[in-house]
Amino acid sequence: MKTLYFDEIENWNEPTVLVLGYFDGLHRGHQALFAEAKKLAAVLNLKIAVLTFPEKPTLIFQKFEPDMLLKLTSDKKREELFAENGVDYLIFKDFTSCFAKQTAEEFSKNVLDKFLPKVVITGFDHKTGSDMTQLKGNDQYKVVVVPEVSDEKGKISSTRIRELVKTGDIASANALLGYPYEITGIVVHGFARGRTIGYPTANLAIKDFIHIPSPGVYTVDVLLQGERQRGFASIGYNETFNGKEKTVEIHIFDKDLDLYGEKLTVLWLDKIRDMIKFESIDALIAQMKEDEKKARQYQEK
Ligand SMILES: Cc1cc2nc3c(=O)[nH]c(=O)nc-3n(C[C@H](O)[C@H](O)[C@H](O)COP(=O)(O)O)c2cc1C
Ligand SMILES: Nc1ncnc2c1ncn2[C@@H]1O[C@H](COP(=O)(O)OP(=O)(O)O)[C@@H](O)[C@H]1O
Repeated sequence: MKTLYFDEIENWNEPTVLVLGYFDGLHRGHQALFAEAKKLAAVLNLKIAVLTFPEKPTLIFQKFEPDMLLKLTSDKKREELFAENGVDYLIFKDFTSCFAKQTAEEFSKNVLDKFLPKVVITGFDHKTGSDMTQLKGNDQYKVVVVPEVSDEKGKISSTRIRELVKTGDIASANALLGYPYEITGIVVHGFARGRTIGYPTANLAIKDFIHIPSPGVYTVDVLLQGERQRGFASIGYNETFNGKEKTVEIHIFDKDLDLYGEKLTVLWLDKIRDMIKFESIDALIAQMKEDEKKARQYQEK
């Protein structure tokens, strides 16, 4: 997959299946668009291009709140997911007022035509241009609108997944994503307490603008130097020790490691319980032993 920036592209000479959207999380609903793109690209012998934005378009329409930058994947993971979904060309365009002011027809002429699309694929609720209309086909391209993917609770959407992550229901979020929710961070120093209670924990500094699951104890897998290892994690204020700052900490089972400075990718699998302020450290350790049993037994569905 090649990543390109709209403003730097001069000549384009390959006909494409062009997919439009932001795709936060590239969940199972989004994956249906790419399945359709792959099918058509194979039959018509075309490359798949995606026209997307570095930030969510909502950013330019509302009063700014820092949370508006939070996403369901890091930028890097998002690119990996596009590649896994068969995209040949990932094209980024800054979503600006000027860009948003174009009508669907202007957008088609000024933007879409540039990529020689034979087919343009959008989701069922995609609205184009300042006139917010459903894109229409023309002499150059057909428009394929992919219907909504839903489960027993309704439409699979980034909004639903964000709510699940924010309330800690990671197993349900994963079911809608179609892959485990993932956060990458750098291992930094904490209070050096973990080793004294039998569970050293890698404390993560997270640079990505990503939703952090709600405080609690979770079963996780960790990607470390290419290998996937089981562990458990805590997100919260370590109230037993009167902690003041929220930490994200991971203990990897059956390993004695020196991880400071390493990049750790955590796959969040399931929530075990809420954080508790214990009366004693022994009570915390006893509870962690119970948590460990659950985390070891957990099998991904
Ligand atoms: C699986 C797991 C569960 C935890 N549960 C709690 C908890 O319920 N309450 C609490 O105060 N701290 C909890 N902790 C956090 C410990 O207090 C913390 O890991 C310990 O103080 C080590 O801190 P340090 O990394 O700064 O050395 C948990 C940690 C892990 C790994
Ligand atoms: N199995 C393990 N899982 C996670 N970290 C481990 C493990 N074994 C050793 N470590 C190391 O121990 C460190 C955590 O020890 P800890 O006493 O909790 O101190 P701190 O929280 O101050 O870093 C980790 O950052 C890592 O380098």
